[in-house]
Amino acid sequence: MLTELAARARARLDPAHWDFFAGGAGDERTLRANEEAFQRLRLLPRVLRATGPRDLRTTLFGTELSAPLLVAPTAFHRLAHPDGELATARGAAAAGTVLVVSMAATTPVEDIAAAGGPLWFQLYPQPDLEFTAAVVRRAERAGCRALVVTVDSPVFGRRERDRRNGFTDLPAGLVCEHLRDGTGRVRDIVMDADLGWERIDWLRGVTGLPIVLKGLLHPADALLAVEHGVSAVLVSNHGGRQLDGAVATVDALPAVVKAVGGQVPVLLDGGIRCGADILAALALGAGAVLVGRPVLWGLAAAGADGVRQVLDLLREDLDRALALAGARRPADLTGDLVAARC
Ligand SMILES: Cc1cc2nc3c(=O)[nH]c(=O)nc-3n(C[C@H](O)[C@H](O)[C@H](O)COP(=O)(O)O)c2cc1C
Ligand SMILES: O=C(O)C(=O)c1ccccc1
Repeated sequence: MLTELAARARARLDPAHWDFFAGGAGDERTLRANEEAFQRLRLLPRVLRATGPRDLRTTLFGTELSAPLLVAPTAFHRLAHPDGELATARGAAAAGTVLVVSMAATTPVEDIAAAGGPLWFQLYPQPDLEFTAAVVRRAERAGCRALVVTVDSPVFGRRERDRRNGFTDLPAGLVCEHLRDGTGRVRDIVMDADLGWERIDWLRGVTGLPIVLKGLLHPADALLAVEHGVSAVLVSNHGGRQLDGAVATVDALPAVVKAVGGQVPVLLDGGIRCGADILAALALGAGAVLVGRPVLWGLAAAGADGVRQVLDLLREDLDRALALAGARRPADLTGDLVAARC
């Protein structure tokens, strides 16, 4: 189903834009590894115990989601569909889940909020602290319920497909709306190599929103994140778009879960393509997962409706996988249900 939607998206998109969305860094080893790591997992289901109704609902920072599944922040939705992030937000709201709005969105967060669904905001902290604080306040005022701070991007990953296609800029008429400053000028987005832990401490002083640290893989960093007072960590390699050669996220998950020791939720993204992938991530200790590209394929293929279809499909597939594995709720899933790697 998702592969069919991806094919429809590919047929509709400008090939350079398809490459931008689909591609990864370097030789795309990590991009492939994320999906392959899930495909190597084998499950060990339980039987005759999960009687009664199933319930996928999951609460994060006081927001109830229809399933432990959120929409990952991705840039430039108006390249995928004319309705852009507005369509994504409508689809996510219809599916009962959170959209994480990208700092590189092509629609202002205030307009996205008008779709009515719950939003979180993803921040690339900029070296200009005053500007960064203003963006955070803007997200707060628009009603975003958490701040997702991306920390895996001190520099842009090297994206060979974009180089080959000469894809460097948005077409005329589209801009990163959250990079506008007071004068209406649109700044260039900066990947800040001077971003350090002290900036996380600073951000905690700037906002009362829960902070989710996005893009860590090493258990030592997860522990530091907890020590610096973050509200959740998001195990991510940016969908294979930053350090090519980085470990697949589901392979990094168990050590992070162990290091965090239940102090804050551990979220994961990268390579989630079906219900069994979600089930495996939850069984290995994730509190919820995020999906990036599948949502973009839904958006490109059929706008808000396509986004909703993708999210509904994944939720229904998780529901079926839960039943087949002998679980009623995400909380029933335990590590022993993941049997082996092959
Ligand atoms: C086209 C594209 C754009 C992305 N833009 C952002 C972004 O603006 N900010 C960010 O933190 N992550 C960004 N990401 C990374 C995603 O949030 C997420 O980590 C990744 O897509 C998950 O992998 P998946 O696509 O296999 O689900 C982007 C990913 C893609 C594919
Ligand atoms: O984060 C990304 O992967 C990404 O593609 C991007 C592109 C432009 C601006 C910011 C992020």
